[in-house]
Amino acid sequence: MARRSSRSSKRVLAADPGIGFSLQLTCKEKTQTDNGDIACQLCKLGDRENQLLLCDGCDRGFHSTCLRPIVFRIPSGSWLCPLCSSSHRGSITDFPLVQTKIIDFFRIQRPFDLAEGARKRRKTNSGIFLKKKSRRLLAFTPSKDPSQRLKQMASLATAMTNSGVEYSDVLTYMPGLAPRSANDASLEKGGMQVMSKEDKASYDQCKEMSRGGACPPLMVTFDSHEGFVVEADGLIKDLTIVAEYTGDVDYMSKRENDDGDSIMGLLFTESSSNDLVICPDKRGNIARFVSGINNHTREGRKKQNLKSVRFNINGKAHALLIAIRDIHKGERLYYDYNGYQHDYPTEHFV
Ligand SMILES: C[S@@+](CC[C@H](N)C(=O)[O-])C[C@H]1O[C@@H](n2cnc3c(N)ncnc32)[C@H](O)[C@@H]1O
Repeated sequence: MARRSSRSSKRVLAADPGIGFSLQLTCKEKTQTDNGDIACQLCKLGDRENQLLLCDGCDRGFHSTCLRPIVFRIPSGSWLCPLCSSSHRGSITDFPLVQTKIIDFFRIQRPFDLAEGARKRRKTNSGIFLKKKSRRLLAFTPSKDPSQRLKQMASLATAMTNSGVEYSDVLTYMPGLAPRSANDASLEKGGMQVMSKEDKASYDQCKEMSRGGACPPLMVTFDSHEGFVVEADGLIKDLTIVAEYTGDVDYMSKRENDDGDSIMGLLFTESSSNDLVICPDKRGNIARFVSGINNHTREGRKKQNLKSVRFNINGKAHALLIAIRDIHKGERLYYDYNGYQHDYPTEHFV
């Protein structure tokens, strides 16, 4: 169990302390206050004791909110500060921009033919004009330039390999975790919205494109405050399905003390022992890198351009990230991590 300063008592929530740390930490001396208490190595202050994490390697102190990315939950194992952890010594390793390696990483079987997809889309979308007001969901539109798509996929592969996450664009049911049968959307308290036939066609189209390597127009970059972040690399129209939130499905009750800062609610039932979550720490896709808004401030709330929405698709619960307005090239993607519950601490989010 990672330790906090013995003067602290409150639990801090969430995060991966080590990924791609980018602060310049050169002072190796342990920082202390005038009365000998351990102070934060970064801001040099000994205040906010409940946030002061102690490194298991060197015993130095760090405020969880001074670290970049911010650490929201005390890791359950030992915790090493950026000076002691290997992620500080080696910076982020770029995934090679090599087609064959990218095809292997994303397990692309039959490359999706964009021209063919567009022809198909025109046919299946023949009713879109009439249904314009029904607010149906749109499949994402991949960038036309194959070399740009390759760069987008390499950027995601960089984030995934540096975070130790294997690519998966579907919900995974692993032995020892919740079985597939536990994901029964009809158990949702109050009922879960059933995806319409038209929206399902858009959803299926997204899945087919992803299987063929025609990814959404997104680029993953590293930000010193937020860690890996996702940015639009082309126009994303309002109501576009940007990504499905994927990862291992597990019972929420088994994950209450999990260190993961990316756990997403999937099913909320009458009996909390049947509630499910998606855990993208081992397997997942681009959705797990999308930033959250600070929902304590007006400025933070204004950043939201996606919404996470759960649907009953063929009897199973799924969580999708959907554009809630047009998103322009270069804009960072944000949604409210507290969409369903209100226990994700975002007051320190930028
Ligand atoms: C779901 S993960 C997002 C991916 C994460 N940035 C990464 O590198 O793995 C949530 C974590 O990202 C960081 N994060 C997300 N949104 C943020 C924001 N608006 N400000 C600061 N940190 C943020 C926090 O460290 C948070 O615990």
